[in-house]
Amino acid sequence: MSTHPHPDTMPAAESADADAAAEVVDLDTARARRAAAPGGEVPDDDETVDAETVDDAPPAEGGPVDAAGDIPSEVLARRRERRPILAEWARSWRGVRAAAKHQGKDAGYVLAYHAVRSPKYAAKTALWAPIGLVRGIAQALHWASAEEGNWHLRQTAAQRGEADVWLKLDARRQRQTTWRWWVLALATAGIVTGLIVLALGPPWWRWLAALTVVPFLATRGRPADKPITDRVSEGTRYRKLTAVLVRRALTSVQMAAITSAVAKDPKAISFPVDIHRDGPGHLAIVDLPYGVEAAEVVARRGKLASAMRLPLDQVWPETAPGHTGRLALWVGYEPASAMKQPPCPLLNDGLKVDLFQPFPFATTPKLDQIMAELMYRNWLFGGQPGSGKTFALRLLLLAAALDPRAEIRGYELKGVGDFAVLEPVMAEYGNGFDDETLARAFAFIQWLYEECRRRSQRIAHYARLGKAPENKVTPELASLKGSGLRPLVAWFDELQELMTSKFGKEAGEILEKVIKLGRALGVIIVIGTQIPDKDSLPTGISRNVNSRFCLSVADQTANDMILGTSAYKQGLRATVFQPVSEAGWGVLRGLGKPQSVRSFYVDTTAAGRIVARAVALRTKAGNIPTFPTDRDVAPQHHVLDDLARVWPGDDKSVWNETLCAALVELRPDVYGGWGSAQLTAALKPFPIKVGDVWAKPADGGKATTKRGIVHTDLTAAITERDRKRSGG
Ligand SMILES: Nc1ncnc2c1ncn2[C@@H]1O[C@H](COP(=O)(O)OP(=O)(O)OP(=O)(O)O)[C@@H](O)[C@H]1O
Repeated sequence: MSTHPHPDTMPAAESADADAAAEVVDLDTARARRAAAPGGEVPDDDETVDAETVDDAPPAEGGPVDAAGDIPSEVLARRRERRPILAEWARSWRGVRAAAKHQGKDAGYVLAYHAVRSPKYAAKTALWAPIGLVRGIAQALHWASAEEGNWHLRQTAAQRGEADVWLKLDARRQRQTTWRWWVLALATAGIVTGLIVLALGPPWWRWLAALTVVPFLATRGRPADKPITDRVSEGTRYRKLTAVLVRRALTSVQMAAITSAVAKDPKAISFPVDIHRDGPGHLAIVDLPYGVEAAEVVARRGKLASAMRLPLDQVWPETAPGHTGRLALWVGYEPASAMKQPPCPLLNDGLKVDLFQPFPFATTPKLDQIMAELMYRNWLFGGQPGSGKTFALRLLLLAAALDPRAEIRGYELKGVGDFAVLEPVMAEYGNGFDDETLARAFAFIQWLYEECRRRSQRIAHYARLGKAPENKVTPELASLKGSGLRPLVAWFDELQELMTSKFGKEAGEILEKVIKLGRALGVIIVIGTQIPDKDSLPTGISRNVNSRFCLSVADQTANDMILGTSAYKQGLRATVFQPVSEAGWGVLRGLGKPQSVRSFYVDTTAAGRIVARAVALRTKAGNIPTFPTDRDVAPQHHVLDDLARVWPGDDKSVWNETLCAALVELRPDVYGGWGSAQLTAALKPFPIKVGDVWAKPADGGKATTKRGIVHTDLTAAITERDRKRSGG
């Protein structure tokens, strides 16, 4: 509420004083003064502006929020984008090679194009060369007469009756024509001499002269609008990326925001960097109109390709760093399907793999090599049938096989045998979707959890010795014999089969724990799945995976299950790939910048060659798993045999807790910490009923009913297992 008395109610003297004191306040000046005060506060000594002064001026137009002077110079220096000294294509061997290859290919194309048409060119040359000769002679004579231009001027002078001008012009013509005739005579003499030399010389001289002179004469003789050679039309083979083309394409992708912005301002689409060559193609960095996200354009890859009249796999839009409206549009010289992917470097005999280092895995559309890593990682491969996920997953295992330290175990739950080729280097391998294989896969997951527990104890031990400074497996520990910390690659292809089976819920929970624990312990989980919904791939698992390769998927949900929440919104869209025809293409996330890559193609025969090399390396290192006798057997085999071993005398039934205590005594590193629940879970894959049984404690106390098993179930389970093992 105002504290000023109203002028009408003021006493007259007071009012006069007030009038005298009152002055017109120049608000601009006052405002300037206020702004000058720190924090924009009203200075105390300001008499004209008080707490109640109301600034009714329209707000000033927004000045820069950060005056340039306020930004630290080092930040400004970082922001300043310097143009590269060398063009993008000349900055790497890959770029130079790609450019040379492209030019060479083009030259070859042009050569072949003309070679096919050479008979037509010969006929045209034969027709136009004599005309060219006559025309050439006529032109030479005309030049020698020096009438060009002069004749018209003389005619004009004659018409005007300017005799002296006419005479001057004619004298000039005579002077010119005299020396020109001499030149012509000398040239004719030269030609005649040349002809004599050619006549006397070897025949190839004449051929050479004919090949040079005749086409020249033909070009002089042909009509101006009829070239001898046909135009090399490049058609849709490759369109050089130009700003006009990009603008046209972007306004044709049916995005109202772009079309209306461009209609208002044709410069709404801008190019912060010039369009330039990049590898075997051109790259345009595009700033889209305000408010348009690059991800929305990426999703319209098909429409973009249509607007450019190019095959889909020649057009590669991606979001670019900087801001969400920046698009990186790369257009290849040719479709990716026509570009030959280099052979997988793993096939190279000289290539050694150290799992602690990156190894070649894929190529980008520009054919740059992308490296993958396995240590301290978990992988998730997802894609619809025919997208190429099995091949991609197998590639990782082939790389792991080439490091003799790596122990590979896994289950292929499709039952096709895509991974059978790796059997000689695997310590454990299951193939199928029958109950027994699923039970084994489940038991394997339980074992993995136990293995993590064991490994964490070992790591703690080595950390105490100062050998595990970061409390994780080091290359030295992985190589140390008897450390029990070799990289363990545990893989599951078509995991959805297990997750939707009766073991699913528990398997999912344990696997999630393994994924969380295993990373530092050298346990690497690699999962392939076809149906990435929350039942087939528990979110706890997908959330904890740090490397993802999403091949062709049908929809946004599947895309985000594999690549992580919001991936689709951020423009990482594997929905743009076609299964089968674009097999192997996918979005790779977790290894540097997320991007579209194609995994190296290694068919089963080639995989066999890699495995043979891996076997040789492993034999030399002395750790080829001799399946199944010499392998570090999974616990389902232990547990039955170990139970038989610790079974007390001829008791018909025994409590779980008694058995667990005996098991811990037998193998503390395996069974340490086991309780009744763990034993029940471990027995789940076998036909052993865990229920309330009548027994007495090991110390001979009073008999009662507790959870346990009966002896006949155990012996039956062992007999059944042995029968299956021997293939009976
Ligand atoms: N990187 C690649 N480059 C080229 N072709 C590939 C590539 N990867 C896979 N393919 C081809 O795609 C076919 C299907 O691959 P793959 O079996 O891995 O698919 P998938 O996604 O596992 O399908 P499904 O779920 O039906 O098994 C392969 O037979 C192979 O010919």
